Amino acid sequence: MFEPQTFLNYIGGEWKAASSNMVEASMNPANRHETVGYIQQSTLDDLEEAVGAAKAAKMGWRKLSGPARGEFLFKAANQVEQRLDEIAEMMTREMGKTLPEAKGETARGVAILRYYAGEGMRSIGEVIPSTDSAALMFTSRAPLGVVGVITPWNFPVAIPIWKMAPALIYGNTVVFKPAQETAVTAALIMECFHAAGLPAGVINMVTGDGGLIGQAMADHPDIQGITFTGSNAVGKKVGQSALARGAKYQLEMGGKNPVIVARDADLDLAVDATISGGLKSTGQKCTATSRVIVHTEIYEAFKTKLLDKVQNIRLGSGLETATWMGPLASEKQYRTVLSYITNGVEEGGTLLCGGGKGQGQDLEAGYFVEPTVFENISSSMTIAQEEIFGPVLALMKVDSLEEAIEIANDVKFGLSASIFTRDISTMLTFLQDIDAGMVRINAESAGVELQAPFGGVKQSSSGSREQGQAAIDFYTDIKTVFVKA
Ligand SMILES: NC(=O)C1=CN([C@@H]2O[C@H](COP(=O)(O)OP(=O)(O)OC[C@H]3O[C@@H](n4cnc5c(N)ncnc54)[C@H](OP(=O)(O)O)[C@@H]3O)[C@@H](O)[C@H]2O)C=CC1
Ligand SMILES: O=C(O)CCC(=O)C(=O)O
Repeated sequence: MFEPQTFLNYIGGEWKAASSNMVEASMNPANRHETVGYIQQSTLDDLEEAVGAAKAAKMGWRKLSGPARGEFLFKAANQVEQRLDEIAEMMTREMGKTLPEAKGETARGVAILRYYAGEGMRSIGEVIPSTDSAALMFTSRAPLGVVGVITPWNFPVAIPIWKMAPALIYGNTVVFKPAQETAVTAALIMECFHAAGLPAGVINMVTGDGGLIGQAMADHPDIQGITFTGSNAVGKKVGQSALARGAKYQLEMGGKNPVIVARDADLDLAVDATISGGLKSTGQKCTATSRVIVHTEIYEAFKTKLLDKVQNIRLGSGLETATWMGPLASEKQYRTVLSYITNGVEEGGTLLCGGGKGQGQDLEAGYFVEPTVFENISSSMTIAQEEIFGPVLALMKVDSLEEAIEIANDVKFGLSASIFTRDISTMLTFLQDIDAGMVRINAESAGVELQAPFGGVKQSSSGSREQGQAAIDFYTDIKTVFVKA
């Protein structure tokens, strides 16, 4: 029998109840009657305390050497690795993705921590020849100070870690506000940082309402940088608030990612990648495939193969081994996705499969939506334009590569895009003409590698990149140094 526990805020190296004395239940989206844990409903006083602790710890942390900071991250990685099964199971219970996906994500968290631990030993600047031959000119990097980390629920381990690990290694202290939907999983990650022995105040977590705590972080004069992943509506507000007070900000937001299936594509490969990219994590990835743009000549063959597989997808609790696709993460997400499906039908799309609530007794208590495929979708329709964040694929038929790219680019987003083709000139045209930060050839639109830059163009991102060595650009400022004896 699963016993829900109460999780506290983490401030100044201590576990603390919110000053409101109020907690919120975090629910299992596969069974809305099951409480996963209780998390704090923090107030602005709690945030103030956390920012104060991060500010007080700033100078001591910054003065440690990079390798010394790296040691703490290696220890945190070991902690997460030791508790991998427990953390992954909690993630599945709290957010709904299947256990293998949750384990993969937690393992990714371990690898990200180790990658950035190693960054503590790598170069942070370059020597530049001065016009004065007696001088030494070089660049160095300085941390921003206190960094605010605001994260969503869809990757409750990987996203917080890929923001906090580079923030820490480059010498910043952190105030972290996870999404309420997955704050229990976030608390387990904080336990790992605590066990790694980071100095008090270097990392802090405050859970609570995004409109209150998240917004106050964006507005806070003692937070020098804000990194955010989530919706465009909130991201814009966070960016505007940070800009208004001269703080640095980094926003990773939505996607409306296309896969183009060219007439010479390996159809089996393209079908598997469309399903994996579009429906894994129940379509709740910013990199998820949403529009499937298929050449007329192979359209029917592709459609038949796709439907054959999608119709056999097994829904259920992510904790069960037979399950391929879990529930949506929350009631809000469930209602949003069902309303997009209704809208797709109303605007003239044809439902090829799915479109409804998950059927069956074991699905009744959860936020299950059937894997859904539409056809007869034109680019102006709402479901071809807006991020659905659910298990919905829209098939679109085209007569040429040029038309496919035009449709692919005809959205406000530009995160990830993929093409299936064997032809090198088709690949090159796609590479050059597609508006996307992540361009993938013969590979699904989702999936990122932690050592490579990640981010989008247009309204998918604020322009900066996360992960890999690109992270240093956000988490530090360049200092250009000129020395003359
Ligand atoms: N790019 C991506 O990876 C993601 C995209 N999305 C998109 O956003 C849609 C809605 O999801 P939702 O969870 O509501 O996303 P939000 O953008 O509301 O949430 C993301 C994070 O921001 C916090 N937040 C909410 N309001 C504010 C605010 N005013 N200032 C600062 N922080 C705030 C949230 O807190 P809390 O929720 O705890 O109150 C959460 O921690 C999805 O359907 C999807 O389209 C969502 C998640 C991830
Ligand atoms: O595709 C991935 O693995 C990462 C996706 C992501 O960053 C997101 O959905 O927020």
